[in-house]
Amino acid sequence: MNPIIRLENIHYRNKDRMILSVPQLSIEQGEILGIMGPNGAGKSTLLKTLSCLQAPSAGRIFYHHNALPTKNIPLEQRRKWAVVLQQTLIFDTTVFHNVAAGLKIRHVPRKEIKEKVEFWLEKFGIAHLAKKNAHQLSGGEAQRVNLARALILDPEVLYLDEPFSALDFPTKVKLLKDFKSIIKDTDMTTIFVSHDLTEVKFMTDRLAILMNGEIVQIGSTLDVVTNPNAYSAPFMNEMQLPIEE
Ligand SMILES: Nc1ncnc2c1ncn2[C@@H]1O[C@H](COP(=O)(O)OP(=O)(O)OP(=O)(O)O)[C@@H](O)[C@H]1O
Repeated sequence: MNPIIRLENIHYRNKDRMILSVPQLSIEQGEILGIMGPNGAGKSTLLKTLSCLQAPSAGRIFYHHNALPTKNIPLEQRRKWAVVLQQTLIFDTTVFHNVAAGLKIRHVPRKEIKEKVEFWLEKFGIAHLAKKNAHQLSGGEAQRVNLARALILDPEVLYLDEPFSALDFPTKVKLLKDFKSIIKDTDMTTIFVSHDLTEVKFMTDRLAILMNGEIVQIGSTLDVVTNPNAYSAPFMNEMQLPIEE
């Protein structure tokens, strides 16, 4: 086992309320870990803790076996991961320049930026949109730009917080298929918060179920979905219920 990230005795409190309590969590290099749970279970808090966007009240985070400082994470460290949220963060410029943004900040030479942007636009099937203003894109196209902008930075870890939830079903299916093959090609460690069981079954190797800030079950996605334990079963059953008229 070679964890890229390990949480040890992580707690996040707000006033007297315990929002997250994770005694131990290891994430293996190259795995795609899903995080599911009811509204308010602490999924986004866990993602923000893992990606160091939010400091825990207590506990330690190890990255490649090195303990990270809980505050003021060095820039070169933060640049090793990328975060993609449900809301697309699109700048009022062309698709090309949106995807190039992170490389420009890193002062990558222009020729290399051009090559990389063209490569990633092609990968995400949006090369034909390169010159279009990104504010004129559909939701699915904008999310492709968002993902391309994250992946072009070649992060070691990719954090996704419901990036597909605003998309209609056919758009989502197409993007999920493209995205999964891209992720598998790159062997990027990916942490994926989602409300959609179909999406999680398709995308993830391992699944953690979070309830009231605690991981109540974690295991291979197939195992958790087919053999939920006593804590996660009510939630999993609701997820699989057909919606009746
Ligand atoms: N900074 C904060 N201050 C106060 N309460 C917070 C803070 N961050 C999160 N919470 C609370 O902690 C709980 C967990 O929130 P979080 O957003 O992590 O849940 P979630 O599982 O991602 O929810 P959802 O599925 O609705 O997005 C919620 O009750 C939320 O209101």
